[in-house]
Amino acid sequence: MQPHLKLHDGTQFPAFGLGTWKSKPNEVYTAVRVALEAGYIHLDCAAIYQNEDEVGKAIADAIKAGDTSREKIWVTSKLWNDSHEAQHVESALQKTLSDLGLEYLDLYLIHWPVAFKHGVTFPRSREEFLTLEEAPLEKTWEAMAELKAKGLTRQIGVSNMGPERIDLLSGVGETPAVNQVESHPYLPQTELLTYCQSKGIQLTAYSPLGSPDRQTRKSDEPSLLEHPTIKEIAEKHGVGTGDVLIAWALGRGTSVIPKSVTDSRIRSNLKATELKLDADDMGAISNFGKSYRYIDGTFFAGPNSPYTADGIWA
Ligand SMILES: NC(=O)C1=CN([C@@H]2O[C@H](COP(=O)(O)OP(=O)(O)OC[C@H]3O[C@@H](n4cnc5c(N)ncnc54)[C@H](OP(=O)(O)O)[C@@H]3O)[C@@H](O)[C@H]2O)C=CC1
Ligand SMILES: CC(C)=CCC/C(C)=C/CC/C(C)=C/C=O
Repeated sequence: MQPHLKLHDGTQFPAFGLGTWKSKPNEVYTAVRVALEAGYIHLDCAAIYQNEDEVGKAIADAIKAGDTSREKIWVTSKLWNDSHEAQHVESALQKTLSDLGLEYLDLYLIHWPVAFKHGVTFPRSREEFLTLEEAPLEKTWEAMAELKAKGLTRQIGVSNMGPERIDLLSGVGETPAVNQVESHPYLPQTELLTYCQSKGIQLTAYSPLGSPDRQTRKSDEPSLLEHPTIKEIAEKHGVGTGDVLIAWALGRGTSVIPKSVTDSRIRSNLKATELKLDADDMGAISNFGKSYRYIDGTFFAGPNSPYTADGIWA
């Protein structure tokens, strides 16, 4: 039995899933087939990953092959920033459902607290953004609640949000089921985790391995997979460093969604859900004494944007 976390309405949420950002259209099909055949029950998707049609084909073929069923799997997707205005929210979800070949999602998240004009994939000028005054997150949240009421998604949640924004949304509607944020030993998000747990919100850790395949990777950024403490603990347990990072995330009560398109890693990452770290391991990993955010939000900030990188995580 894979680890699960309880959502605020009692629903069991599979705590381990497959990330699909950067999984190329010609490789994500096989990755999802391998994952579902190996026993994955949770897929993390998003419209902006531009591969949901291929993920959907893999889900359909896996069901046809008898590897899984719709009821057994948990599929998350995310509303992109150009569809925050209430009139665009349902059509964005319908496109995702059509691409994924599904009748409903298990979880739909507001991807970022940043808004673009409708049809803008990535803004090139100030005019292509909308401010949060022009596209209030509360209105988007109300539209998300309507999707749930219509049965198009079983749960709704947020991503890349701090307590201030979560409180704002909870004040106009239901509390988000999940907040998906970057989290790993360099960015443990301890305060945010405590806050989320106090509200019954589950925290999903994205980029748990340090997202080393990003195009925007900096040459001097620290490596989690090569960190000496992680290596030492991996050697002690006779596993890989990725396994230790996955077990650490699960051990502190978050869900975790490592991405891989490599057959052996897809399988070993799933096996890592069985690895139990002891208190010394957990303590050593939680005391890195260094902070680093890989997904720093600068792609939405700067002189041509109404947003600042620091303001995103309020
Ligand atoms: N809500 C949001 O804004 C965001 C959500 N996400 C979600 O989180 C997921 C995971 O984060 P992501 O940024 O992709 O990065 P990860 O931290 O999951 O790292 C992925 C990289 O690690 C490699 N890898 C996978 N497993 C292992 C292993 N066991 N040992 C060594 N290397 C390994 C992969 O290689 P290979 O594929 O070649 O095997 C890939 O290069 C995303 O795919 C996406 O679904 C991510 C960022 C933002
Ligand atoms: C414009 C395209 C095709 C991709 C952009 C991907 C990107 C840099 C998104 C920024 C937000 C992000 C890191 C999302 C991850 O979930």
